[in-house]
Order: sequence, then structure tokens, then C-alpha cells
Amino acid sequence: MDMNAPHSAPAPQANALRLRDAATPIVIVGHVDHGKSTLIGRLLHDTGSLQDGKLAQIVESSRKRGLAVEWSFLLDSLQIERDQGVTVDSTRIPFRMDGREFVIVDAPGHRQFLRNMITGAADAEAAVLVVDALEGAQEQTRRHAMLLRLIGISHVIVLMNKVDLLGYDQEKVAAAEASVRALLGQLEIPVDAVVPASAREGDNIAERSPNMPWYRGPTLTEALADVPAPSSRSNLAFRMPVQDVYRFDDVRFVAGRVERGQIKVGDTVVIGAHRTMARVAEIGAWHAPVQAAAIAGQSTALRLEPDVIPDRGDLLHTPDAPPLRAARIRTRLFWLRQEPLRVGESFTLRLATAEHQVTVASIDAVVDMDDLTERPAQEVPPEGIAEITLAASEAILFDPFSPGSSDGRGVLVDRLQRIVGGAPLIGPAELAPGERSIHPTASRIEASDRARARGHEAGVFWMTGLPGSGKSTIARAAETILFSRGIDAVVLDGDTLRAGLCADLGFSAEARAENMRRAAHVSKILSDSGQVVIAALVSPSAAERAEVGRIVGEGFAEIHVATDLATCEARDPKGLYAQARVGKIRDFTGIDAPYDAPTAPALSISTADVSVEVAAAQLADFIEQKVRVRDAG
Ligand SMILES: Nc1ncnc2c1ncn2[C@@H]1O[C@H](COP(=O)(O)OS(=O)(=O)O)[C@@H](OP(=O)(O)O)[C@H]1O
Ligand SMILES: Nc1ncnc2c1ncn2[C@@H]1O[C@H](COP(=O)(O)OP(=O)(O)O)[C@@H](O)[C@H]1O
Repeated sequence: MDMNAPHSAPAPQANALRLRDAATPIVIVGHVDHGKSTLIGRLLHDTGSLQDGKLAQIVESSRKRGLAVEWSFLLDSLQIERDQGVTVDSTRIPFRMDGREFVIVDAPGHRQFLRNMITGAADAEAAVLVVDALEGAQEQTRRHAMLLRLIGISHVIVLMNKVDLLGYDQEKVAAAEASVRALLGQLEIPVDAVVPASAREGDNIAERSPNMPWYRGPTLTEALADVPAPSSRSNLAFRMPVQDVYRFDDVRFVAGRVERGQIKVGDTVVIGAHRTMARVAEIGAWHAPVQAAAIAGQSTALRLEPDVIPDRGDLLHTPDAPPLRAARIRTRLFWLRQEPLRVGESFTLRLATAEHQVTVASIDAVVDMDDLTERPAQEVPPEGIAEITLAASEAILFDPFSPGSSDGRGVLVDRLQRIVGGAPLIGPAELAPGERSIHPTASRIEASDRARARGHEAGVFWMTGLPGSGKSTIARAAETILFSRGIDAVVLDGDTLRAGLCADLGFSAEARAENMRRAAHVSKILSDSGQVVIAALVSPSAAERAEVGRIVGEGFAEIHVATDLATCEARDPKGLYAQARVGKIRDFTGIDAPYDAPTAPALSISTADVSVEVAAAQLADFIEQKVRVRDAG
């Protein structure tokens, strides 16, 4: 049954609603070459979990012939199977131990690891941190350990690997263990067990090693067996995100996975978004034994009375312990995009089966990956970690992020459906004194669709130059030329803005910065709506112009109207230079206020050397070449 098909007609298979025990996801991490792959191969073999009989045979026959088994080859074979699409799930390797199911979340590279961890592919309950006993903790050991802490993995088992190379020497192993414990202690990561082992030789993996009689602690599999199973979440308050609603013979079933708690026939549930109440009349009971209850980790289907119809994404909960409800949410962000994140950007927040439109209302702190301290910042750097506030246009139901569970594990998705960040939700965002609760909305229209409709892309062409350099004159002339070529540009002129929007501002450095900030935001709004913007402001400070570039983002181009001071002063179209020279006007740019010329403008026009017509044509040509949508054919 396609669980993603909306309200699909029934084609029930007997196992569609088969209730199964939840597997315990574990993630295996560690510095490259410290033995991760070998460990996975060994663990699968020693627990008899190699489903592919051939692989097991190869292992056995090479052992019988006295050949060393390269355990990591096992993993490579699995990888090849996955590449060929043989294995359905590309990141999860199941294995069983004493009747209990585990899933190894295979995360080859660092990036992949991070992505898997935070997208919820790895609801990892526990992590095995593999450390080469010879080399001790390395840079990646440290980074992975920090991520485990930030992600909130609650059970960490350290596998001190390759102790055969230390001759199983108790003292040497103890020294290596002490250094790893010191590192994890520094990072305040509690450790369930430190297991001295050799994945290659099989010491202390599934079998107690005869080579280390001095070791009294658990083997790796014993340590894993101590990790609480996900079903222990069945004692928490009931939550079931609605995956879909199915109809069978006019009977409707609400399908989903019980994330926490349990539900029995006869219980009352609340359908989160609308706060409607209903009674559970039946639990997943066709082509399968009738269930009286469903518990955390099970996929199930409920028949409700009255027959209410929740939407995909609604959260079912019990009335006594409701989830939090907030439209502003403090979020820990694992940012995956290659460009920085800035305030005002909008995304889809995916939370279990729900999707909400959210905007980044503030960036509250960025985590320094070297020492885990938090500091204020304007933006989140590529692949950075931060605390941000997300604002939605409606209240979102959620339980705060809790390690090892699916609670509050949000993911940010951009307009192209790319996952750009993991966003564990921490709690409702308190408004700081004086702060207003704002919930910006984002357009649903794609920039590419606007460009197609208008015949050109958007852009912000920011002209800077001394008073009288010719900014306004050229901007207006270029506007006319562009219009005749089918490009509708809008001119934001300093003098014009100052007559209205910025009428309250003077010419101090602060007032100019504010003037530019406003003009930048207006430019941004206009260009987001597909407009070509020509801004003509003195904008004397290079730092403030850089800030404008940040506000506008993509499509910003700095244009220097590089007319020299003498020429501007000679022109003095408004007589302001003359007044500034005699002190009637103070802080006049070029006379008694500074002007930082751009060092690398996208275009430079010196009107001292060319006519208005030529200068305007230069500008219009430049803009047209930047924004014109080229025919694909
Ligand atoms: N003290 C002082 N310094 C600079 N300019 C002055 C000043 N006082 C008035 N004017 C007139 O205001 C226009 C500059 O406004 P802007 O908004 O472009 O300036 S800024 O970017 O905020 O620096 C500028 O217009 P343009 O000549 O079109 O540049 C001036 O005519
Ligand atoms: N090549 C040229 N380009 C632009 N302006 C010129 C040129 N030659 C002379 N001027 C004159 O210089 C003055 C420029 O003033 P303005 O456009 O208001 O400058 P700004 O907006 O930079 O203060 C106008 O009076 C304009 O007629």
C-alpha cells in the first residue's frame, strides 16, 4: 500500500498494517580508518545477521582456508547492493540480537552523517564511537562527539578498537581510555561503556575476549543490549502524527505511526489542529488479528467515532497531556546549505508528517564549533549550528526536541524541496521586552515563474557616488531606455526617498546608515517581486554598502558613478557644494564628510568623460545583460 497516496482507494495487503516491534536505531561514528566498516561487518557476522548467505559463506570459507577476512568488504558488498537498488533502504542496515532488532544507520562521510542524523533518518537511540586505541581521539572523533551531544544522543558507547595492536596490554589500553574519557568529559558527554576490542579479531564484539581476562565490563553487544528499546517511550503521553486517511468499505481509518505512548480501544483522542475530540472505536483490524492497543513505535490505523477526518500532518494526542502550541518557536538549527542563512528567509518546516510555512524571525546565537560556546551573529555560516527563532502564520503543535526520540525533530526544506537544515524545536520563543511578535509570510510564486512572465530576472543595481556625480540623471535616462526595451525598472533615488519614507533622517553617519538600510529593504521587497531596481544614493560608507549587499542578497550589483570631486563641485546642480564650502551645510559628502570609493564595483561610470546619453546607455546595457532571460533554445 502506498502510504503517501492521499486518501487512496483500498488495495490492502495483509501486511499493510502488520504491527511490528520497533527496531533500536544506532549510529556508528568515528575518525576515518579507526575501524567503522570493519566493526559493522564483524557485528553483522557475529550476530548472524548476514541475510545474504553468500557473504557469510565467503567469510567462512576464507576463514577455513586460513585467509584473513577483510570485514569491511562486507560493507562494500552491501553498498554495491544498495547502489544497484537491491536493498530498499539506503542508509539502514538491520541486525538482530537475542530476539531484539537493531538498525545500524550507516553514515559514510561527515556530511552524510550530519544529514542522516538530523533529517531523522537516524532517530538514533545510541551511538558507538569507534576510537583507534593506538591513535587515540582525533579531530573527527572530537567533531563527531560534539555532534552527538548537540543532536542529543543519550547513549554513547566507546569502542576502543585495535587493542590487539597494543598486545591487549591493560595499562596501554587504560591510558588510551583515559584520554578519550577526558575528551568526552570536557564535552560533558556521559558514556555508557568503554569497551576495549578488536573488530578485526572479534575480541569483545559479540564474544568475550580470552585475550583480555583483566576486562570485566560488557562486550559491545552486551552494552548495546543495555540501551533501552524505543518501546520504553510507550510510557509517555500518546502522540500519533496522521500519515493519511484510508477508506475501506465506507469505513475510514486514520493511519500513522505511534510516536509515543499507547492507545486503546475506547480512549479519547484530540485531533490537534482543530481540537476536536473522538473515541477510538477500532485499531488496525483487518487482515490481521484485532488489536486492543497500539504502542510507541508501531504503525497502525484507528477508526474514530464520530467519523472525523483529520488531515495529513494533524497530530493526534490524548486530552490530558497536550503538546505545546506556538507560532514562534525557538529552534536549534543544523544548517546544511552552502550559503549562509539570514533573517527573513522562508522555508517549509517538516515535522513528522506535517508541513508548515515558517520564516526566520531572528538568529539568536551561533555555536562556535571549536569550543561549543555561543556568540551573537547576523547570519548562520554554511554548515553552521545556531539557535534561531522561527515564526509561522499559524500555531504549530509540537513536543520539544528530546534526544533519542522523534519529538520536535523538524527539518527545513527550501522552495526546491531540498533539505537545507535540521531544526530540532526547543520550545516556544519568548518575546524579549519591547520585541513585537511578527509573522512574515513568504510568496508562493517562484522567482523563475516571475522571470518567465516578465521576460527578465530581477536585480538591484546600486549606484553610489558623490553628490552631483550624475547618479539621478543617469538612472532616470537608463530607466527610459530600459522601458523602451521591455524592461520595467524602478528608480529609488536618495532625494526622492528623503522626501517621504526617509523624511525623518538627516546626514549623520547613523542617519545615512538608516537611510541605506531602508532603501535596501525596499529594494529587496521589490526585487523579490521580480522588479529591476536602480537605487541612486550617495551611500558613502563601504561597510554600509556591504550591509546593503547582505540585505539584498542574490542579484545585488554595486555601480560606481566615479565622477571626480572637482567635476561634481563645478557642476553643483543644487548649489550645495557652494553652501558647504562656506559652512552653511555641515557634513557634506566630499567636503567635510567622507566618501569611500568602491574597490571592486560591478560597473564604473565616469561622467566627466562621457555624455549623459553614453553613460545612460552603458548602465542600461549592463542591466539588460544581467537580467535578460535567455531563450533556452
Ligand atoms: N550633508 C549632505 N551630504 C550629502 N548630501 C546631502 C547633504 N545635504 C543634503 N544633501 C542632498 O541629499 C542627497 C543625498 O542623499 P542620499 O540619501 O543619497 O545620501 S546618503 O546615501 O544617505 O548619504 C544629495 O543628493 P544627490 O546630489 O542626488 O546625491 C544632496 O543633494
Ligand atoms: N555625463 C553626465 N552624466 C550625468 N550628469 C551629467 C553629465 N554631464 C553633466 N551632468 C550634469 O550633472 C548633474 C548631475 O546631478 P545629479 O544627477 O543630481 O547627480 P547626483 O544624483 O549624483 O547627485 C546634472 O545637472 C547633470 O545635468
